[in-house]
Amino acid sequence: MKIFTGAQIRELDKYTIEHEPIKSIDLMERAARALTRAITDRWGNCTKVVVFAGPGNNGGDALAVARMLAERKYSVSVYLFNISGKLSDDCTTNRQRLTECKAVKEFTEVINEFDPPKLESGMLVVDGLFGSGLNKPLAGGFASLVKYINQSSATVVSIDVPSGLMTEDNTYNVRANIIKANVTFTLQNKKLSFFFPENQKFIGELNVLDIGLSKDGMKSLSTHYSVLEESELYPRILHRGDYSHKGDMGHALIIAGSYGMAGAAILATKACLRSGVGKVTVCTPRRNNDIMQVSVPEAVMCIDKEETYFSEAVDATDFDAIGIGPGLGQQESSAIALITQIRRTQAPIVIDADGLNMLSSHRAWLQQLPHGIIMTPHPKEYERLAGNHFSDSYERLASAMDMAERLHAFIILKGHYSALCMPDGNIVFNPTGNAGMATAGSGDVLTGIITGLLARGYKQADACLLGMYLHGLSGDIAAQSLGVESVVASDLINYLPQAFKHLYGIVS
Ligand SMILES: NC(=O)C1=CN([C@@H]2O[C@H](COP(=O)(O)OP(=O)(O)OC[C@H]3O[C@@H](n4cnc5c(N)ncnc54)[C@H](OP(=O)(O)O)[C@@H]3O)[C@@H](O)[C@H]2O)[C@H](O)CC1
Ligand SMILES: [K+]
Repeated sequence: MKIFTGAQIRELDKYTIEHEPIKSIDLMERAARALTRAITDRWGNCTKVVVFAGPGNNGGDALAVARMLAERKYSVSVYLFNISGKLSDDCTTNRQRLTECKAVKEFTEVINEFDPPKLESGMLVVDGLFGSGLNKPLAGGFASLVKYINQSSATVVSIDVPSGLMTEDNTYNVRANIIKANVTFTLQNKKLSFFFPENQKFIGELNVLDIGLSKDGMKSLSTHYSVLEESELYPRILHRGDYSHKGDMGHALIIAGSYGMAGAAILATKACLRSGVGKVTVCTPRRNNDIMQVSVPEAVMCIDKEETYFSEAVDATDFDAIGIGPGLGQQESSAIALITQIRRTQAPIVIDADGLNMLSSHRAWLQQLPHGIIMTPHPKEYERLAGNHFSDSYERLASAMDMAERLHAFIILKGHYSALCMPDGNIVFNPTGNAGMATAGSGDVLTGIITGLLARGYKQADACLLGMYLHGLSGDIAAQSLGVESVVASDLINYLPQAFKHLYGIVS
C-alpha cells in the first residue's frame, strides 16, 4: 500500500474530482459521512460532543461531521476558528450548511476572543483544526487550545491527522503543541509520520477510513514509501521441486557467537535452518563447539582457531549466502577478519549486530562493502553506523535512505514498523510484528532467516521483504498463543514453520 505525501494527497483529491467526476464539496460530504459513521458506531447520542474546526478543509470536514451528528440527535457545540478571516471554499460552504441546520444548538465563530468551553470526562472532542495542510508548527492561540484540549479528561477524536502533527517530517515540530488523540480516523491512507514510534502518543488508536479516492489515481502516483502487503509476496515465493535434494536448496554460512554469546549463533543458525535452506555451516570459536553441536545437530561446524572469538575469515567459495555478526564480539582481530571475509566473499552477505558495530568503529570500510549488501541495524546500531545522533525517526530514516542509495545497500531499520531502505531510494514498511518481539535474540533470528532465504535462492530485495514479513508474522502467531509479555526469541523460530505454512498455504 502506497504512502502519499501531503502534496500527493492534494493531487489525488484533484484527480478524483476530475476523473470520477465528483464536486470537491461532495467529496468532503462523502468523507464526513464516513467519519460520522465511525463516530456513531462507537459513541451513542447521549455523548456530548464539542467540535473544533480550523480554517481549511480539515475544518470543513469537522463542520460537516458536526451537522451530521446534530441531525442524529447528538448535542453538539461547534467552534470554528476563523482568525485570519480566510476559510477554504468548502469550509465556507459547510459553515453555511451548519448555520442553516436547525439541529445544531451552539455554533461560535472565533475571530479573536475565545472563551474555551468546559471539557469534561465523558465528553467527545472532535479535533478538526488542521490536517494534511498544516505547514508550520502550531503557535499562539492554536497552541494554547491544543494544550487546553490535551490537559482535559475528554475523549479526543482527530479527523485525518492529530492537529499539529505534520504528515511527514516532525523533526523541527513543537511536540507540546500537538493534539494527543485517543482515536484518529485518517482518510484513505496512513500518513508517513504515523509509522514513527514517537508519534504514537499523538495518534492513539488508528483507523483508516475509505473515502473512495480514485484507485487509478493512486495506481499512477509513484511514491518512495509504501507498506508491504502480503499479496505482494505471493508472486515472489519460490517453490521446492518434488525431486529437490539438499544441494539444490543452498548452503548458508553463519559467522556468529563469541565465547559467552553462543546463544546468538544458535538462534541465527536454527532460524536459518528453518527458512528452507539445504545446509548450514556455522563458524564460531572453539569453545562454542560442544554447545553448538548439541543445540543444532543439523549444522556443520567450522571451528575458528581461537578459543573465544572470531579471528580468521573462512573460504567462502562454496557458500550461497553469508550471515555475519550476531554475538560476534568486537575484538580488533575480529574486525580485521570481518572485513577480510567481506572482501573475499562473492555470495550475498547479511551483516548484523556486532558485525555492524565493528563497521561503525571503522567507518572508512563502509565504502568497501559490495553492492547489494544487507544490513539490519536497530536504531542505536544505525546511529553508530552513520556516526550521527538523530533527533527523531524521520531524520534517521532519511539518513538510512541516503546511505542505502550511496552504498547500493539494503538497510533494514528494525523497529515497531521495520523499514527496508533499498538502493533505488524506495522504503518499504513491514506491517507484521508486535511489542513482544522487543526481546534479546530477536534480531539474530531475523539475520538467520534472511541468510537462509538468500542461500535458498531469493534475490536480496525478496529475501529482505519475505524475511521481515515472516519474522514479524511468526512473532504475531507466537504472541497470539503465548501473550506478548512472554515471547522470547526461540519462540520466533518455533512458530516460523506456521508463518511459512500460512504464506505457502495461500499460494500453493
Ligand atoms: N483526500 C483527502 O484525504 C481529503 C481530505 N480532506 C480534508 O482536507 C484536509 C486537508 O485540507 P487543507 O485545506 O489542505 O489543509 P488543512 O485543513 O489541514 O489546513 C489548511 C489551513 O491551515 C492553515 N495553516 C497551516 N498551518 C498552519 C499553522 N501552523 N497555524 C495556523 N494556520 C495554519 C493554512 O493557512 P495558510 O495561509 O498557511 O495556507 C490553511 O488555511 C485533510 O486533512 C482532510 O481532513 C477533504 O475533506 C476530503 C478529501
Ligand atoms: K485534525
